[in-house]
Amino acid sequence: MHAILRVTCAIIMADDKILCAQRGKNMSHPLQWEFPGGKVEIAESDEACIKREILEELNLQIEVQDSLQTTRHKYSEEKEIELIPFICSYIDGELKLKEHQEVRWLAFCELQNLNWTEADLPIVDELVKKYCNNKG
Ligand SMILES: Nc1nc2c([nH]c(=O)n2[C@@H]2O[C@H](COP(=O)(O)OP(=O)(O)OP(=O)(O)O)[C@@H](O)[C@H]2O)c(=O)[nH]1
Repeated sequence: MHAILRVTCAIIMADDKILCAQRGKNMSHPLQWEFPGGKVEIAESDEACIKREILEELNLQIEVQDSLQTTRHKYSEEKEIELIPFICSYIDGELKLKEHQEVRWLAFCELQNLNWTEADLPIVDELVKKYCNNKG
């Protein structure tokens, strides 16, 4: 038996670009890319969680605009996560990397060029399908 971890993540938009974050060398899934966020704490709402995590990890204040379909991914017998994505806009703050190795601001059509954590792949595909209008 294992508990399913509830994890929020933020698709932070500014000027039609999305903030993509590379996990650190010493984190699980080292050097893979993710939408920043983290585990929901006891008695915390999903929205409060994503705002707290983004302030803690990146020193940014964000506003939640919308939510996307939650995805579930089983990494192993012991680790299964429910990933709750929010579309967010940047409000204020100077970007500071507290945990991540690197961030990149990418257009929707460029998202599939990164090596994403497995749980994020359905979210990336959904974003590209919806918002990348490149025909070529
Ligand atoms: N924040 C975030 N976490 C993700 C994403 N995709 C994904 O698989 N995860 C996983 O969800 C968990 C989020 O935990 P966390 O960010 O609060 O903490 P952590 O990396 O220190 O956790 P861990 O060391 O227990 O794996 C991690 O296991 C992380 O690998 C994502 O897009 N954003």
